[in-house]
Amino acid sequence: MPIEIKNLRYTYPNSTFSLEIPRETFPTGLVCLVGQNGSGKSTLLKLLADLLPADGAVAVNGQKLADYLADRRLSKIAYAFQDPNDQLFNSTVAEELAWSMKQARLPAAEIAARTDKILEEFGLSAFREQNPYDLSLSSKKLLTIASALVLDPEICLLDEPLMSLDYPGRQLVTRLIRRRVARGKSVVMITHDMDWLARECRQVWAMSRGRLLYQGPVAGLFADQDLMEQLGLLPARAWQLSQLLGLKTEILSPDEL
Ligand SMILES: Nc1ncnc2c1ncn2[C@@H]1O[C@H](COP(=O)(O)OP(=O)(O)OP(=O)(O)O)[C@@H](O)[C@H]1O
Repeated sequence: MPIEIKNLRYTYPNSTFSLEIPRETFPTGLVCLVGQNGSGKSTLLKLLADLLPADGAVAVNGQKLADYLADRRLSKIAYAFQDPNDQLFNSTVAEELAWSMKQARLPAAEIAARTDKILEEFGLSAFREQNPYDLSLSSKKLLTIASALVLDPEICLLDEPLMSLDYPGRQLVTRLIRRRVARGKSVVMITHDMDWLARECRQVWAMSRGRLLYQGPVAGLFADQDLMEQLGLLPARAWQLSQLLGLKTEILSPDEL
């Protein structure tokens, strides 16, 4: 589902940072946001989720964001915070998952069934009655993502969903993102992991100092050395290796070497 941005501007109170994006459209599917710390990625994601009061407009599927969200908001756009402690607020893991379903007024039996299913899928069943704050950071992180996905929203905004996860956790989240994209849903996510980006993502948006400097294929970004330097990014390791070996084709992942 395309997200259109028009004259989006935001400045934090008492801060010199400002975000400014004149006119852009996020394509449907998976889009990754990359850039150095402090470049404005989380701010943009929060603006897309209507969590900050912006000047300008965000439209989804041709509808103003506020109008689009007015009806059953949580089933349309979901957001998972970078820091789970900013998101989790219920007294048990099961209640945390049920919260958005209750807001969406799902029947109790369906809430119970979906809670069981998603706890199982995320390997969190054993923590069902625990306080989310007592979980490890990786389990908290998985819980924030599970909570964002539980209503199967059209658009999922994920702030560094791979952060703090071990290999199986990363595999799980990667599989879920792939599955959502294959079903025609949109995912906008932030990542610092260039290997993951190169392997999994076709469309990347790169930010610096609150401005968008690149939107397009990952190979196009990696190939622009001046821009990569300006953005403070290193290409994926497979790409670097292929450059060292003098290979002519664009290599994005180890499988292609
Ligand atoms: N609540 C706030 N009040 C004031 N300034 C803020 C606030 N939140 C973020 N900033 C500032 O806005 C700028 C952009 O921050 P943002 O978190 O969007 O960057 P980011 O690209 O997501 O960084 P990271 O990769 O470290 O998560 C930074 O300079 C940050 O210090």
